Amino acid sequence: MSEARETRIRVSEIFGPTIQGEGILIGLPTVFVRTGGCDYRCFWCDTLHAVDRDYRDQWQPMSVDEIWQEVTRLSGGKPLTVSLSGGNPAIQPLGPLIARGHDHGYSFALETQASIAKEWFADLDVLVLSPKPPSSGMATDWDAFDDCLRQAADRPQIALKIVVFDDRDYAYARDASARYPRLPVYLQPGNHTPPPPETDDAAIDIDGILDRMRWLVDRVTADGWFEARVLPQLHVLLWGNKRGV
Ligand SMILES: C[S@@+](CC[C@H](N)C(=O)[O-])C[C@H]1O[C@@H](n2cnc3c(N)ncnc32)[C@H](O)[C@@H]1O
Ligand SMILES: Nc1nc2[nH]cc(C(=O)O)c2c(=O)[nH]1
Ligand code: SF4
Ligand SMILES: [Mg+2]
Repeated sequence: MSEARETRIRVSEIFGPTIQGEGILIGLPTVFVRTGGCDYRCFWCDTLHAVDRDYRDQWQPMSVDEIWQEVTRLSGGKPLTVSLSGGNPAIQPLGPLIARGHDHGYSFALETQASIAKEWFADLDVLVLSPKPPSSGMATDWDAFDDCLRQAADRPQIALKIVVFDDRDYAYARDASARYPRLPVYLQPGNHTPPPPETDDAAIDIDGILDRMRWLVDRVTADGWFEARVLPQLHVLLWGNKRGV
């Protein structure tokens, strides 16, 4: 049996095409493969249905064939970018899925908090490292972050994406960016009204998010931090807390 046939990946949901709503690939048509399970539990996580073990009966162990069938069905067989997110997708054995997609001309981006490094990071087209600021309640292991960079081995395009809620988060983002001056840095205002996992279309305070984004723009410009890019979660502006978009 080939490696791809044996591999089982724990999947929470597969959806799209939609647009990538965040960071370096914002606006790009994308199919999302969201894996189930995370080694973190951020206070404000907007995807708890892929994190909280109470929802694990909704996570399916799927073969590469099964996932690939769904990705090709959703994309009509036309190559596009597949975003691997979660939960922490780095927990899952995603190498064979990436190899399968590349054989068919698809590209792969990965979203991770950079707490777990895998050798298949070098096979990605884009690696988004999103270390978590103090407001998340999580502590960053910078050795693990460095391992992620080592495994990527300068092959994929790499970007830093940091959620900012407050002054402490902003200071964290500046420190993180100063540590890795070669990485392009994307700042995104936190959504303080993330959806509860059992609801797929919960109320949202867009005005509050936009206020925070204006504050963030003011900080960045006043500080002369001219390398930072400030972006909203575009899908959140368009569809609120809706799931699967
Ligand atoms: C749901 S996470 C999944 C991937 C990975 N676990 C991570 O955190 O990078 C995808 C992105 O959403 C961001 N995110 C999660 N909750 C958020 C919130 N309430 N407001 C803004 N961004 C959020 C994360 O920081 C991350 O960049
Ligand atoms: N449109 C859209 N863009 C996204 N960018 C990152 C997402 C994620 O949850 O990982 C996400 C998502 O769930 N939807
Ligand atoms: S690391 Fe990502 S998926 Fe995990 S709890 Fe934090 S935001 Fe949610
Ligand atoms: Mg999301």
